Amino acid sequence: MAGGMVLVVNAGSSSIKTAIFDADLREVLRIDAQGIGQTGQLCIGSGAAQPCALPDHPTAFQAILARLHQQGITKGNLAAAAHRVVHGGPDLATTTRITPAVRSGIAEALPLAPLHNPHNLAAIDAITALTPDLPQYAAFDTGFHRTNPEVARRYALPDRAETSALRRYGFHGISYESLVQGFYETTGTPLPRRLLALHLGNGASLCAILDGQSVATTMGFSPLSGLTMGTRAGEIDAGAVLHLVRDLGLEKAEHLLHHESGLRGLSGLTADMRQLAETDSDAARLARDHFCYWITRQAGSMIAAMGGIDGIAFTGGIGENDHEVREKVLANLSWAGNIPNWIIPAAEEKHIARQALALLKDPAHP
Ligand SMILES: Nc1ncnc2c1ncn2[C@@H]1O[C@H](COP(=O)(O)OP(=O)(O)O)[C@@H](O)[C@H]1O
Ligand SMILES: CC(=O)OP(=O)(O)O
Ligand SMILES: [Mg+2]
Repeated sequence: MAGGMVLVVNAGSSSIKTAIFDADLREVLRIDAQGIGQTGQLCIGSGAAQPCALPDHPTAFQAILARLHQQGITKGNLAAAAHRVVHGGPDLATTTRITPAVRSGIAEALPLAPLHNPHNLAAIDAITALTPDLPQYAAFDTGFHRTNPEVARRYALPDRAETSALRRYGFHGISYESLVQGFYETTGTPLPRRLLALHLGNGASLCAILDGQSVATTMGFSPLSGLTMGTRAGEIDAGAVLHLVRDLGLEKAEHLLHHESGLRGLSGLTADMRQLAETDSDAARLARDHFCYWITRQAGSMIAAMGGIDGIAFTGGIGENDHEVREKVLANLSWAGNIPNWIIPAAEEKHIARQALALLKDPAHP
């Protein structure tokens, strides 16, 4: 293996996707851990998924590090590591070198994204322990949504110290930004002026993209809100949350909303959409119907925020692979006319590598 390469780590709620890029942004190796805590699979390069016991993210990351080593990736090959970080709190939104202050900011945002930030931070710390001098960069899922207007970003709360961080940040921004930038290359079509983008994975959201900029998105203060997700409830009345906290206490309420709800809660079976598609039961059907129904309802809100719609782009594990979900959503949105639609493979890792390489070469960046 040559030197000067970038290791990108994208820890999602059910997956850790890692890729190595050379200095010309060519992907030279990919190792993905999928179905963490569920079906557990490791994929190396374009090889078939191999079943692998992956009960949690730390086990999955150690398995990936061991495979990277076997494939000849050592600290001597690497010029940098770069991470997808889901929540940077109120202050961190642009891609940056991870300094002790940036690490603290990511740590402070841990409770805001409990399915993500702990794994993002653990990967940063594991790489620091292995190779303390390697420059590491963080790209944030929130950055792309900073163009949302104030009326979209503000909750209707009083302007006080205790509410100042309570904003609709929005997430999956790295995925949406790379979708916009790579749209023409992927589809051969110019970017539609009013594009509804659907990132449907274990976490799921919609984004209203007007002239290439995010103007509205379904996730808010944390990645818990918006659509029905693998294990997350999505949109829920704050009154119901308060009721749960009063009834169960904070910890159990938090666990219920983040880990036991969504497709898992509705089906009583699994958070894995592929498994649900193969299951013949009323509860599995309800879970899939709920997922599609709420995409449709919230898509109406996104379309209104753009003043209409010229195109639809599907991405993420479900968006790319589940044709029944895509067909149902498109049928439900047929009231808006015959809208062109595309499947665009999520390319978060390449986008992060591009930004990290640019900063690495920038003498003005620390
Ligand atoms: N062929 C498929 N059919 C239906 N669902 C699929 C398929 N392949 C992957 N998925 C679903 O995609 C989801 C994972 O999406 P992904 O974007 O990889 O997750 P994450 O949000 O953790 O990054 C799971 O629900 C998985 O079952
Ligand atoms: C923000 C989020 O929900 O990410 P993921 O889909 O990777 O879980
Ligand atoms: Mg993801």
